[in-house]
Amino acid sequence: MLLHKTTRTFSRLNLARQLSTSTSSHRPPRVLVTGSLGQLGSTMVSALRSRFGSENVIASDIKKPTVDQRNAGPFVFADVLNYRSLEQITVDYGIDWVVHFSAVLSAAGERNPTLGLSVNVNGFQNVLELAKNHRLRLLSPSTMGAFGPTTPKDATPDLTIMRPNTIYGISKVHMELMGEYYTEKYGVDFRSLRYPGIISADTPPGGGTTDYAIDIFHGALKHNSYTCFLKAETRLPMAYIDDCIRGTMQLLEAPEHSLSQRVYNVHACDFTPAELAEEIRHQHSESFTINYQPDSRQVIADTWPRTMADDAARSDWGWNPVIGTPEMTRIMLEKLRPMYQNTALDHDVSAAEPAAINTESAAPAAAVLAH
Ligand SMILES: NC(=O)C1=CN([C@@H]2O[C@H](COP(=O)(O)OP(=O)(O)OC[C@H]3O[C@@H](n4cnc5c(N)ncnc54)[C@H](O)[C@@H]3O)[C@@H](O)[C@H]2O)C=CC1
Ligand SMILES: CC(=O)[C@H](N)C(=O)O
Repeated sequence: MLLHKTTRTFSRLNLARQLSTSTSSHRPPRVLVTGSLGQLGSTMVSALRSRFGSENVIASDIKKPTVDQRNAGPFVFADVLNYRSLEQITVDYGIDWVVHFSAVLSAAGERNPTLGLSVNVNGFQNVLELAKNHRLRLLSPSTMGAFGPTTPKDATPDLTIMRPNTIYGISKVHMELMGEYYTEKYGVDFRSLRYPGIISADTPPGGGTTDYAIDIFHGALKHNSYTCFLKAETRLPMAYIDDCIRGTMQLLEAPEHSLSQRVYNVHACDFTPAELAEEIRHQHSESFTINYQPDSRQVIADTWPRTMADDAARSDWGWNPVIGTPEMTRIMLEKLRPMYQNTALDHDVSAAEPAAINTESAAPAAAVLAH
């Protein structure tokens, strides 16, 4: 009897979910992207706009967009800590789906735990309530940082020990569990991927432990040398942004019945700083040098997987990354080279100079050059 009642409740939830989060066949979904001016957000907005039309994708952040970003389509100020303003945007624009990219990343979260907790936990809670109250589909990425020091490091499975010891990791495990809870309890169509480190040339990284894998290209092109904040042998899972965004679109659009779980590992390639430096030597300059000055980010990286198993993502909704380390290196060098074309290679770099590239303040300077 109890079983029967439970089954009926879930059937009603499933029906309600399908009716509410699928949009009318006459029009594409209208999507709100939070944190759209971050490293991944602007590329995600472009992909969504190509697919659903510019007017159907509402970009948002608490930062000021560039003129190009503002002219590319609708942009609104949205602080994810303010539920009422999220609700107003949802009503005003008739939002169907939310892609929630606002977050404080691993290294930034350790520097400012209060901010990390607030944005990652309270901000997500607001978006989750929004999805529940307005019947929205919600995609919010998780991270390999949700794993911790006691997690198996190689071919880390989807379901395993998760005892992270960073604010970022703890808040992402909270996000995963709350998303699953709202799916079960309220029929929210919550979807998530545990990204590896994401590499892109178009937008600067936002304060993570994997940022070195972007900074190193700026160092190579500007100084022909780089001082890395991780040790030579630190292997981490990574993906080039095109694979990441294509996969995110695939999960976002996958029919709900194809999802056997709500949170999926995704893995594209993996390398150590020494291996990446070798690839840069091979493709860019044989005299490229790398030095190692591990800092607090090494402690974080040591708790993360070396590789992740992503079989469920591949079989459920077609995760299929195509860009490996050599191809990613080629693309990064090609995209960033024009930025440094007039910079003579400097083989006599003082120790302090390349170290500056490691700070998050160096990346925005590169982005300004890029615009
Ligand atoms: N970039 C990467 O390598 C990885 C990213 N992810 C996840 O992907 C998502 C996007 O990451 P990124 O673009 O790299 O992050 P990011 O740090 O570059 O961008 C985050 C954005 O959130 C915005 N934001 C901060 N506080 C906000 C608030 N109160 N209200 C609204 N917006 C706010 C920031 O202004 C920023 O534009 C995050 O959930 C992150 O955890 C997961 C694994 C790897
Ligand atoms: C892997 C991530 O989540 C991010 N790039 C970070 O290093 O914090």
